[in-house]
Amino acid sequence: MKTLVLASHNQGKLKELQAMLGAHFKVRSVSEFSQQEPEETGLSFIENAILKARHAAKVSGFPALADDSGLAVDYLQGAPGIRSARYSGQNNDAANNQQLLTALAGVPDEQRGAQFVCALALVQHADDPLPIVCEGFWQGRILHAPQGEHGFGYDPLFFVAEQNCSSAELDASTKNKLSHRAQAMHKLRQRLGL
Ligand SMILES: O=P(O)(O)OP(=O)(O)OP(=O)(O)OC[C@H]1O[C@@H](n2cnc3c(O)ncnc32)[C@H](O)[C@@H]1O
Ligand SMILES: [Mg+2]
Repeated sequence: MKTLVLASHNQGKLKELQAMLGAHFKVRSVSEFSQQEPEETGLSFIENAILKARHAAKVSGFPALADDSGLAVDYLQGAPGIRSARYSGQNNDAANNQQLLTALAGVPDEQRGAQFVCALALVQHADDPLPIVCEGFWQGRILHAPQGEHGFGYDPLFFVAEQNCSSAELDASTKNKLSHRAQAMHKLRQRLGL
């Protein structure tokens, strides 16, 4: 089985990616090779995913897959977007969720539309001139208070209409069929013929 390094330090994400890829690759985390995280200096999810993937391939010597993702809220013109992980100024889920609730205080449901966005980038080596990039999107709306204990990040505030609950109330296997990450992964598997 081919080794694939996952270029993420986020445990929630790593768990989901592992569940989606474990059947196809021997999956290892970049933290086995380096604790140093590259600066996410790109202007887009795609650029950030590529730079994380290149960094992981460089420190590991293996092909690497990165996920750059985030939450784009309509009322906030797409914020927090590529800054989702540090929206509150700290890399802390509870603080980020609180920051989002404050930004949307008094905003009615019909203006609380949002989408999760995911860009996956796969490189064969650090200088790969042709990274494979796949995107996925998940539509929802921002709740007025957190609900649910599963998942990570903004899941407790992300209401999924089809399921009539927040994404933190979905079990892992259901989230992994519906999410932005699942949809990007579906495209990646097609590109790879898996
Ligand atoms: O860069 P890596 O090391 O992968 O980990 P990270 O947490 O910094 O990841 P990102 O830079 O891609 O930032 C994405 C943020 O968007 C949020 N996010 C992404 N996917 C999510 C999901 O499935 N559920 C809830 N929140 C999510 C979450 O707050 C993440 O920290
Ligand atoms: Mg990050």
